[in-house]
Amino acid sequence: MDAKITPLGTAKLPLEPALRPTREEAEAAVRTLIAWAGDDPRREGVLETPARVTKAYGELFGGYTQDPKEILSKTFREVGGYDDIVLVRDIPFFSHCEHHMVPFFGKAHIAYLPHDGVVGLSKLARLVEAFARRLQTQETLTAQIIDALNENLGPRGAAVLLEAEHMCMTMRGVRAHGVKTVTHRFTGVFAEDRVEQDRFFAMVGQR
Ligand SMILES: Nc1nc2c(ncn2[C@@H]2O[C@H](COP(=O)(O)OP(=O)(O)OP(=O)(O)O)[C@@H](O)[C@H]2O)c(=O)[nH]1
Ligand SMILES: [Zn+2]
Repeated sequence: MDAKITPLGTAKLPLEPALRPTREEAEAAVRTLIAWAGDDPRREGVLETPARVTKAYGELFGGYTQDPKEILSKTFREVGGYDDIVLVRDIPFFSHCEHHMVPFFGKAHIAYLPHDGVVGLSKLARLVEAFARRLQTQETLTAQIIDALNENLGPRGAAVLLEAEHMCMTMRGVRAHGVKTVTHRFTGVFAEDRVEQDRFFAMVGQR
């Protein structure tokens, strides 16, 4: 597989079907990793594990096939003239760091100032899922969420704050237990106006 994938570099995602391994190849790779870990892939307890892992990957990395544009396509204008901050906070997310393929997870807080209609609240959680269920860095995830909001809703301003625990830092490596990483990005009015930023932080409950 490596020979097929490596030259691509910055391939457009999701990877085109012709370049993806077959399920059998993916299962063989899991057997290799089981043996690499020191266990015996022929052992009864792990015999079905390669099939389970490839199936689980479909779910854990299902974000590659989700289209942010489609998620944010439906907006509502009848909101009684409401044009102040819409904040959806404490959206739980689970992702995998692209360096170690180990989970990082936490909460996302998303706010925007509507310009021409609002989006269904659940769609903001779906947007987070679409990008979280990929190989990620927390910074990229933060940037992708706010870029999608701006591209598809054209709000007067947007704010995204993510707080997460990275298992690659707690379970292994530096083993810094309890460490949280916080990333945020502001655009539009939130980037220009400290008062709006402070309102966002206050509503999110960040000190
Ligand atoms: N900026 C950023 N770094 C991340 C993220 N997830 C994991 N990392 C870091 O990616 C880095 C990879 O560092 P390397 O030195 O290449 O790999 P490593 O030897 O496994 O690093 P250690 O984790 O320090 O053992 C580590 O410092 C991780 O903490 C993330 O979302 N954003
Ligand atoms: Zn990592």
